[in-house]
Amino acid sequence: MHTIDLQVLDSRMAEHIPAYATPGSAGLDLRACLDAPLTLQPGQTELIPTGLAIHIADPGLAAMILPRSGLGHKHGIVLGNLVGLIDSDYQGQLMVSCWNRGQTAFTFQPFDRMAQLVIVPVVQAAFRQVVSFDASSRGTGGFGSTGRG
Ligand SMILES: O=c1ccn([C@H]2C[C@H](O)[C@@H](COP(=O)(O)OP(=O)(O)OP(=O)(O)O)O2)c(=O)[nH]1
Ligand SMILES: [Mg+2]
Repeated sequence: MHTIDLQVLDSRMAEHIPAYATPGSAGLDLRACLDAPLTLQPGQTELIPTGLAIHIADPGLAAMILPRSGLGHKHGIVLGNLVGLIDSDYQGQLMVSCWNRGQTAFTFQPFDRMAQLVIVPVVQAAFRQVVSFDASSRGTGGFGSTGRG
């Protein structure tokens, strides 16, 4: 288990510090830090604050914000940026871009869970410029080069 610094930017979130729901959970649910209900009309996207900031600090880690499967599948609530990437040196508020890609309006109540945060390992790489690559079995083939089905 890693320990990551967290700031409560809105005191109402002190009782909603993200925590793993089960011992095997990969995601930590992020809640909407709202003063009032917020309705997303079909097609609407809003940047919703979490009231929290984290500083991951270790460049070998990052966090990803992913949709919750129930919201995405049943209600069409996914992320406006599809996936959010939190850099290890980011110290600002965690924000969640919520997009209603569905056909009906959806209302978030204050402190509803809206997305989930996953801490992931990161490998930083430096590029070494070359004029040709050692041959590989795939070569330049991609985008369906191995066939369908
Ligand atoms: O869903 C998200 C995505 C990003 N961020 C924050 C953390 C991240 O470290 C920072 C920058 O994100 P990103 O690099 O994806 O955005 P950018 O458009 O490239 O902005 P920047 O120029 O600040 O890097 O914004 C969020 O709070 N929520
Ligand atoms: Mg960036």
